[in-house]
Amino acid sequence: MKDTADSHVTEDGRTIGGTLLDLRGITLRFGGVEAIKNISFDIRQGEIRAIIGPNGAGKSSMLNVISGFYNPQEGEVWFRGEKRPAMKPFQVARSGVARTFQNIALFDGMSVLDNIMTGRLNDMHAGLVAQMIWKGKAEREEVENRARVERIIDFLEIQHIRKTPVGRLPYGLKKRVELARALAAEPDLLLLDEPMAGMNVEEKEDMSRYILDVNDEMGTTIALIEHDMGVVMDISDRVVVMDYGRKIGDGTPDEVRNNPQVIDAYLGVAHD
Ligand SMILES: Nc1ncnc2c1ncn2[C@@H]1O[C@H](COP(=O)(O)OP(=O)(O)OP(=O)(O)O)[C@@H](O)[C@H]1O
Repeated sequence: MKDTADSHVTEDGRTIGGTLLDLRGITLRFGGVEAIKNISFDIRQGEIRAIIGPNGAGKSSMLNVISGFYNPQEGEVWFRGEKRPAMKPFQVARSGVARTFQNIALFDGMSVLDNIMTGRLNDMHAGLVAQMIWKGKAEREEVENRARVERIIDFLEIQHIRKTPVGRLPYGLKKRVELARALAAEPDLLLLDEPMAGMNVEEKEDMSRYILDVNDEMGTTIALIEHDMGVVMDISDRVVVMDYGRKIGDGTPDEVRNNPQVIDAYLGVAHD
């Protein structure tokens, strides 16, 4: 595909399209605390977009605004070219946005397979009554759901643990199962809250590869919060930098790396 006004091809051959999500002038307050101060940025179709910043900068709050957990007091969220009304998280999920959490949120007593299946719940349309009246539709849905989940299990190479209760898995694998569950919803936009937190070097390398593969092979747009700068700079197309609720940088990894304000925020340089 050629570059057009709205899309371009990256060095590694992926196509980044037009704007998928546009955040305009977002302000979020918790009582007297302004967690997000008038921040605007966009996420383009097909890109990997990182949100970085020191502790308490407002990154998780921003992810929570995107996923509908918080509705901002000011500003607008535009998704697929339309202004999004205030929504509940399940409505945002149905619109094609899935997420993982900073602290793993899986059902420990359930198998890997069953945990991943819970990611499909948003897509089950046959209600209880319909299931009784029209068994065929419910069965077809079940078969499709299983097939989709099996594809994800293959993709993330977790066949060997599909029947294992999640509570028995090591940390790195739990994180991979959480990614699988989010992918089961077939999101257009996938939000990852610190996907490498608490991982060793090898686990981080694995997770980086899976994130890149999901983006490349499934065409999923990804926004992630991550503290490991090496990983962020390696896998992201563009990076937003937050500090004390404000946006202090936005651009390619190289642009952000050389931005004096960003360098100051990370090195803690005092200003007059
Ligand atoms: N539910 C809440 N109620 C009150 N204050 C909150 C709430 N959530 C976040 N905050 C405050 O908003 C600010 C931003 O927090 P947030 O968790 O978004 O930052 P962060 O950049 O994700 O930090 P970290 O990297 O430590 O996770 C902080 O001052 C925090 O104390």
